[in-house]
Amino acid sequence: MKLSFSQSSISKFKLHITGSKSISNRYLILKAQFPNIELSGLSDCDDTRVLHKALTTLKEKGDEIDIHHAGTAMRFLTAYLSSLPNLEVVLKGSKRMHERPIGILVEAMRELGGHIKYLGSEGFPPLKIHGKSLQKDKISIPASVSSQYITALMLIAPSFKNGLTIYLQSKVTSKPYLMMTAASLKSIGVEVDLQESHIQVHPKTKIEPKTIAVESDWSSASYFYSCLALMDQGEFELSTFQKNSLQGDSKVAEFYKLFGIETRFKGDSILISKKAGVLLPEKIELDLNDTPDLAQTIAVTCLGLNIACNLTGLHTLKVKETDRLVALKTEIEKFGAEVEISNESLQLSPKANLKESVSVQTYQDHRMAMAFAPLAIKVDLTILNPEVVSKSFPDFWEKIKALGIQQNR
Ligand SMILES: O=C(O)C1=C[C@@H](OP(=O)(O)O)[C@@H](O)[C@H](O)C1
Ligand SMILES: C=C(OP(=O)(O)O)C(=O)O
Repeated sequence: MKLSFSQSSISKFKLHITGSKSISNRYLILKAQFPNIELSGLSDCDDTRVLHKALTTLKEKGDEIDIHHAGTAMRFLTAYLSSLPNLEVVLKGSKRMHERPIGILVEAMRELGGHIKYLGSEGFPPLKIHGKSLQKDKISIPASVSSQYITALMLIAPSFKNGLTIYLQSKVTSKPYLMMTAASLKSIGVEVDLQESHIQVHPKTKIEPKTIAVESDWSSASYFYSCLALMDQGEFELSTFQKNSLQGDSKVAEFYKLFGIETRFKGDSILISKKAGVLLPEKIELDLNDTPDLAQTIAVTCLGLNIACNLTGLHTLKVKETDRLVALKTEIEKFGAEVEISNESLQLSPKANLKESVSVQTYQDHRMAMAFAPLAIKVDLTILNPEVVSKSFPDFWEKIKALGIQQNR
């Protein structure tokens, strides 16, 4: 899809963004255990739809569940299904999902008494799961590969007779996602104690009826921060967001101050604004260990603004929808800039005049498409396989069209 930009005469835009996929998927697993949770504002993205479908059409025996590209669905279901006695299912995903590691979680489930078999390569999906009643109350788990393994355990822990204490080995990655899980559990009345070295989740068999309104997705909002950063000036109103967000990616508001963007809250919306002529830094340095999903957005904003960047804390990027470090290097360099990557960092040496009419490969990764799209504000480009955005943000293209980004198939 070819993208170009025609400056719109409207300088103020109002957009609603779909629900957070991370919050949606946590509450779907909780609702499966506590049906008196009512949910509103669930994400309409693929990752939430596949999880919802799996949970609402679950059969006891012979079921085969395909969660496509959804990492959270794969990890959360591995734990949840293992904890349902008498269940026998195959859990599989896309080709890429079968390359994303799950051994740490499978080991933990086995230690807790779960029965899981690998149907392909050792340590990777697809899995054959025989549900069991899980009894232990303690487990140790490496925490530096994916926080989703730990969230998966936390979400089923209330059903354990004595709850579960999870000891965290090695440096914790994506920690705000664990805080989100703890907050989700607490919101329905489960007691959780989250410490540096361990997390204790107390048992719970019944909860009071509860209605949860899912906040919009801050990771999705990041692409509008990037659009505004690449425009001369403007103001966007994005809904629905709250000041004390459960989402770590709300940090985007702080990060984009570096690019001259101010964020204000107005009721349940955020107003993000940029004035003409703001002074920009020559270089930025950020540790994104807590917010890995913002890495692509920030790297491309820097590319468009001719700002050098040194992004660290990126060691999980190589096991996401694609190897995002290699994908970023390959695609950014097509525009004429230089990128150096290590196992956990990316350094961008920018280029003043970007190459025109580049075709950006998206590698089945929604965030590659959405991170590069705002660059159309600076230079015409083509995004290959634009439909990948539906993983987290199905109406992304309609929404950025409203800002003046023209699209030709
Ligand atoms: O728990 C979650 O909802 C998520 C955790 C993060 O993954 P890792 O913990 O694997 O970094 C994040 O990248 C992903 O998009 C969603
Ligand atoms: C990494 C992501 O998702 P998941 O791991 O849930 O597939 C993402 O949305 O950027």
